[in-house]
Amino acid sequence: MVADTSILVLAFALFLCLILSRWYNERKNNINQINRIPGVKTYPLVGTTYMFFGKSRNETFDVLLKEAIRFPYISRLWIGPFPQVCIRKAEYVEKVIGSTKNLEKSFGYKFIRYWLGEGLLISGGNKWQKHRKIITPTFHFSILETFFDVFSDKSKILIERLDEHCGTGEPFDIYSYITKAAMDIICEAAMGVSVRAQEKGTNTYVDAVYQVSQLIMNRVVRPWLHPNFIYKHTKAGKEFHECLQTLHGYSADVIQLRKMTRKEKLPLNGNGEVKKNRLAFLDLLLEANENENLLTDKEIREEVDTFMFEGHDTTTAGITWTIFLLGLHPEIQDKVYNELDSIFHGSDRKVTLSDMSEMKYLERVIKEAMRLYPPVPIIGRRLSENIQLDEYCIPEGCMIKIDLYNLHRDPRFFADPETFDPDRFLPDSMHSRHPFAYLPFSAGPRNCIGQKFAAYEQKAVVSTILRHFTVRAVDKRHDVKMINELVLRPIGGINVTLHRR
Ligand code: HEM
Repeated sequence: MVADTSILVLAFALFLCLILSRWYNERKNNINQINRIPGVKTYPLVGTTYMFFGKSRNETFDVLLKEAIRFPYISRLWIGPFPQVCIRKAEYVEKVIGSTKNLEKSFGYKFIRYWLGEGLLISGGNKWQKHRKIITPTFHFSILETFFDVFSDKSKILIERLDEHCGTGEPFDIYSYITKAAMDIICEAAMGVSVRAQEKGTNTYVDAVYQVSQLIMNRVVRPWLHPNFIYKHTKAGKEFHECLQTLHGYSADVIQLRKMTRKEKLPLNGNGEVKKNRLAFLDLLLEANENENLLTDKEIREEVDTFMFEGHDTTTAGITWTIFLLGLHPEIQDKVYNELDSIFHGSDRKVTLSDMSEMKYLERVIKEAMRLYPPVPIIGRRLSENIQLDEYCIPEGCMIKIDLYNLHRDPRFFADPETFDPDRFLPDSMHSRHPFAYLPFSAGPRNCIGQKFAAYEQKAVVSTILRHFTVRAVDKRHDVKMINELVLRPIGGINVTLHRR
């Protein structure tokens, strides 16, 4: 009996040794593969995250810029024991996101999950597929068309707010004004709820978004803050928890408000039935919950959190960086104004869907602004299989950081990359470019679901501002410090002066 047990224990120990040695060899092999990729010196426990220690928010972004200069196209980082391969070359990016593989998000998104849950941005596998299928129709062309009144009405309020600064010669930060307009737009268009952010002073939701994004980015590069049982006892962890309560409380209120007013507000057709093609995004989610039980209450909250954040913070950045560049380039601003004048002939009428295709030059301007300042500067994936990027074999399971900011500065595709030149997006120039050289909305199956909405909103808001004001930027490009806290934002905002047309 004793002999039998000993044999069993011995067999189990041998089996364990075998598993461990296989795991060890595989890990060693993977580490060797990763370490063949150029990168800064690695130290035990912290990996390469020491680069970020003691750095201020904008210095953190500078670290990434310096890394890209030192190691163009590809480099490796170690976030503690976890390797991360950073790519900035169109051909490499195509290999990672150009197929239906590698659909899972990377490790860093884990910390966003506490805020956005298993919403579309974060989730993976069957859940992501199912939700993407349910949500895609809400961004159908016919629905987008119905949002133009919202774009116009909220832009009109924005103009009234901006008018207070007009002609004073006093610079002011336009970023906060655009943020509130973008909040009003996403809440009204997608959620069917009027939050009147522009009519109120501070917005607790917006403040909490900034704070939570900063806390998440800080946590990602500090491996000792990764375990929850440590983080929740820290000052940052407590602040994070408070922010989550504000953010989740706000989205719960939005859902509640829409539930209450939904029945009265839905437009009816001649027979008194609800017109399907006028449903807001949130209505569709609520329908999926009520009628077919396709989504739970929690899933709806997570999608509302996701779309409120993705739907306002990104477009705010896109619009404000565009205004900044136009404010620095009066000659380009004049060209945009002339185009707008040829469409609107000086009238104050609302912007419509058919105007969009007329704003060809403005479209190029916005595209070029998103090239230089991509609102989402970095995205991440987890590899579902080994891939070969030139001489480097990157093992399955590795995290890939796709650096859109530097991808957009590849001189092979964008000569003199720092120059602001909207004509890079003339059809001829675009056709001859690598399809993965410019990806502000990412690409492949997990591309931005709201990109058409965003493109229209940006054109609608920027055109309305320029129809009313001449904009001058106060600071030069090198004076404006950037932070990458999920979205690429200017520290201290964008200071401008306005003059009435
Ligand atoms: C200029 C504005 C915008 C930019 C530059 C932008 C950019 C992006 C990028 C780069 C991604 C991929 C993220 C990743 O892989 O981690 C993404 C995904 C996403 N975006 Fe946008 N976005 C913008 C506006 C919007 C708007 C207005 C909405 C909603 C109304 C939206 C909703 C989403 C969602 C839900 C995803 C996740 C899609 C999925 O994984 O299936 N975005 N966006």
